[in-house]
Amino acid sequence: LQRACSHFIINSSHVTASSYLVLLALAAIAVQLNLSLVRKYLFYRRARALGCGTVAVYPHKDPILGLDSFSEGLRAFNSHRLLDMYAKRFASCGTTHYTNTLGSWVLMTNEVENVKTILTRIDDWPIAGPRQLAVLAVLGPDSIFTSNGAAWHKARVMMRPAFVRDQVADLACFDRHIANLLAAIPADDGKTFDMQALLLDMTMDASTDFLMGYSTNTLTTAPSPEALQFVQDFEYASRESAKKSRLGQVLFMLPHRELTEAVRRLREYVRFYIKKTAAEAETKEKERGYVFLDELLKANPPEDYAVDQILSILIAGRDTTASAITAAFYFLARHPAAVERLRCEVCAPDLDDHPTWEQLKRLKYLNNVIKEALRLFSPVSTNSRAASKETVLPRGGGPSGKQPILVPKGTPVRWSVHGLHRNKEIYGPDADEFRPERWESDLRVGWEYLPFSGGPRICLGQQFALTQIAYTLFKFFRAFRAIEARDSGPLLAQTNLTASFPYGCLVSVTRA
Ligand code: HEM
Repeated sequence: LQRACSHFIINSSHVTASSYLVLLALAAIAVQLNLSLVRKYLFYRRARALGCGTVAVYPHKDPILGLDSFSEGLRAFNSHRLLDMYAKRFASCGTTHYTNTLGSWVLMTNEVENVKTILTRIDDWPIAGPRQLAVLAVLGPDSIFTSNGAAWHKARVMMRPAFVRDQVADLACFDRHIANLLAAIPADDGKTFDMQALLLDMTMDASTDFLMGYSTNTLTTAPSPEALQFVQDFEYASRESAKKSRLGQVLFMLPHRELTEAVRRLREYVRFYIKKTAAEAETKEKERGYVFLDELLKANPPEDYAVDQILSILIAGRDTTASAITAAFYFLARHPAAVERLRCEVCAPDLDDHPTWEQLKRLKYLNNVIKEALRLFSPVSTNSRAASKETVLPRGGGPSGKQPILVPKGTPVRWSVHGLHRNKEIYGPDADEFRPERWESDLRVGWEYLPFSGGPRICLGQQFALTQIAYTLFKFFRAFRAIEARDSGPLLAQTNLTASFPYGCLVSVTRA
């Protein structure tokens, strides 16, 4: 470039104003290139001084924009095999490597130590990028799900009381909705139906009931048109904002009229119940002891803030819980011996149809089935953060990948929970198999098992979800003695905000 500039100067007999501008631009590029080389050199020196190694890079055919990797990713996403693609890349490129995604470098890692560091040092690794964009349009910047630092802390403190043991141990909240689920299952034994669709209805009904004290009641014969519109808008907004977030920061800003309209209606629906709850605070006869909104309103938050947090919990808890229960049914429908063991446990003579929370917790096989389903099909199957400053991760450097690495400020990092959960070094050679019995052995896992994540931002609704899953399975297997898979083919995952079964979970059942 410098040689070209001198050639230009020496050989130009008629240098015009526009030629000067070209010259200036070339000089600016040269300075920029030099600066970036200097910055790179200084970065490598700092990395060496800290004992950090270099990180593997995906072998791009297009290292400028990474279009090769992007189109492979898009194909994998559309065929619901994105998680398998990540697994193959971790195997071939290394458990920590960089890939270029539309011009920006993303650090991919599947190293337990790295994930632990990221999840525990939350100020160095805030939520940013696609993970944040995916819900920003619906929730705004102050929600527990999109915020960091003080705003996140405030939201977390405000919501924590809703999930203390007394609240999640109140099975009454789930009773009615599980009964509606069982009633919605086709009366004829052997008839094929989609279990996932019913479970999505049930978790929406239970979540809205728990959060606002007014259920959408979609599993009943007469849900209101407003409730049905709310569910439709919720699903549309989740899908469209996840789609938008994949386009990156700039394209994310493009207007999307239908999405804006759906979000407006969603927020209006929640606002209606906030107003109703506030107006009825003194007079309403309570159906249940605890409603999240009653407690939230005691802190007197601005209305929009309350809407943000209600929708956050709905986004966090509805599809995830539905996917987790669907996964349990998916695997049980393929493992009749596990169903038999489970039925023996839930039909034990000392239990009736109304167990206590403590009794549910003591059902070992039931809880192992849930653990195993969450291992093999984690509703939050990948996760991401971005470095708020230049920082070190403990693994991924050097030829062995065991040295620490220095990560530049702003670098997005993504890890695959799905990959961690299928690590053969931890779970054994049958890591891909559904075998609840593995949890009866001396298998001890910490950061290698993260369906609910870990660290200060660990899932707030973990116990709420586990209770709902356990209670649903308990009630189902007391009422039905068999469940059979009515679809075949490999296990696929639709990977939006939450992983789900792209073609539903087709089963038939036999009453007890
Ligand atoms: C099986 C069901 C569920 C799974 C697998 C699950 C998983 C997760 C995961 C992995 C995170 C961390 C997200 C991140 O770090 O980016 C999370 C966060 C969260 N979850 Fe869950 N979740 C489930 C159900 C629920 C339920 C039922 C609720 C509430 C009713 C809930 C409320 C939350 C909240 C509020 C957060 C944000 C916590 C924070 O950032 O401080 N989750 N969940």
